[in-house]
Amino acid sequence: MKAASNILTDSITPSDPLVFGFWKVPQESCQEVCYNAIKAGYRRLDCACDYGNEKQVGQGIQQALQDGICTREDLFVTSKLWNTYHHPDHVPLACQRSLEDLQLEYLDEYLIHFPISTEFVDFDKKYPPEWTNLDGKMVLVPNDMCATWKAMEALVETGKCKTIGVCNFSTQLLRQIIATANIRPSTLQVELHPHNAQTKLVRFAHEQGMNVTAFSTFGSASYVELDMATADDSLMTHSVIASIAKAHSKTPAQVLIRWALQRNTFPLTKTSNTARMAENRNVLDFVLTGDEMNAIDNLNKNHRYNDPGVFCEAGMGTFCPIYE
Ligand SMILES: NC(=O)C1=CN([C@@H]2O[C@H](COP(=O)(O)OP(=O)(O)OC[C@H]3O[C@@H](n4cnc5c(N)ncnc54)[C@H](OP(=O)(O)O)[C@@H]3O)[C@@H](O)[C@H]2O)C=CC1
Ligand SMILES: O=C1CO[C@H](CO)[C@@H](O)[C@@H]1O
Repeated sequence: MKAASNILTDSITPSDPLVFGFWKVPQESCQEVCYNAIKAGYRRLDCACDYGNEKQVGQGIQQALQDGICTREDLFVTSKLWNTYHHPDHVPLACQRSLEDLQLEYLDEYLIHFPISTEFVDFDKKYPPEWTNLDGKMVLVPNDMCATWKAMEALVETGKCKTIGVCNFSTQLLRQIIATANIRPSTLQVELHPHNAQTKLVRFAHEQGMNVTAFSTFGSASYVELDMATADDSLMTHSVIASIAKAHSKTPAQVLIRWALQRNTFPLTKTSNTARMAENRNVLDFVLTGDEMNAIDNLNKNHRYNDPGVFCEAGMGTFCPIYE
């Protein structure tokens, strides 16, 4: 079995492991947020057609390239295949749409966004896609995920994507893909924070040689604004995190990012605030001790805020206010 690489010590490209995400970044400010994130030093950009702002991310990237802040090759741009496009015929169309919106020739990474296949909705009728069809209903369709994966592999073969991977997959689903893959998933992106540590899943992915990207690194923070969590759940004010932060003269946000790094995962964070972009990047000059890592590990309660079951049952159209 291939040993997991260590992102803190191994040479990775880009060498910076911090990922900037665009979910819930409003279209109006997204170009500027993207530009500021690149200017702040982020080279890994996490996008998705479902976020409804890939055109604006593309404009931000172009602005940064034109200003000479970085080159295209310095960037690692991720996009994601939405649930409505899992049929093998639709995979290249969805990828092409993201490429055009982002003004890119290729993606560094293309991920299956959820292992949930829903009824196809024509690009011309509703774009960006949502969880629901044109009638506002969530219609699940039978799908062979291995066939979807074959279509993902073709994107690598035609040069549209450098690497392919998955989000929100369980160990079992990963095993199914890996069993038939010609090109194995390079990345698993899942919800990871001290309240949802998913240690076995992370270990399995690492054992399989996959990179693991941690989304919602700050736990409930992103879900409070959607009324899906209360301030009581906050890791940002938790006494354990606060006291470790104080000991290192760091902020709780920096401790949470550092915990993710020391678990050998790529921390994915979002902020629209330029000062916080700098704060969230200032995490490479301190190390959490073994005892501190253990104390944070002990906060796990297997609480997943981004639980598809919740919104599938509720028939929710989308979590994302920018579509409303
Ligand atoms: N593959 C998938 O299914 C999913 C992927 N993702 C990806 O992960 C990214 C990040 O996840 P997300 O859930 O947004 O969560 P984060 O854990 O990054 O939390 C974002 C929230 O934290 C706030 N915040 C950011 N920095 C700080 C700071 N230093 N101090 C205090 N508050 C701060 C932000 O507010 P403000 O902007 O006001 O600073 C925002 O409310 C997404 O943008 C997306 O790219 C997310 C969910 C699912
Ligand atoms: O990535 C995302 C964040 O979570 C949301 C709810 O699951 C998704 O809709 C969105 O695409």
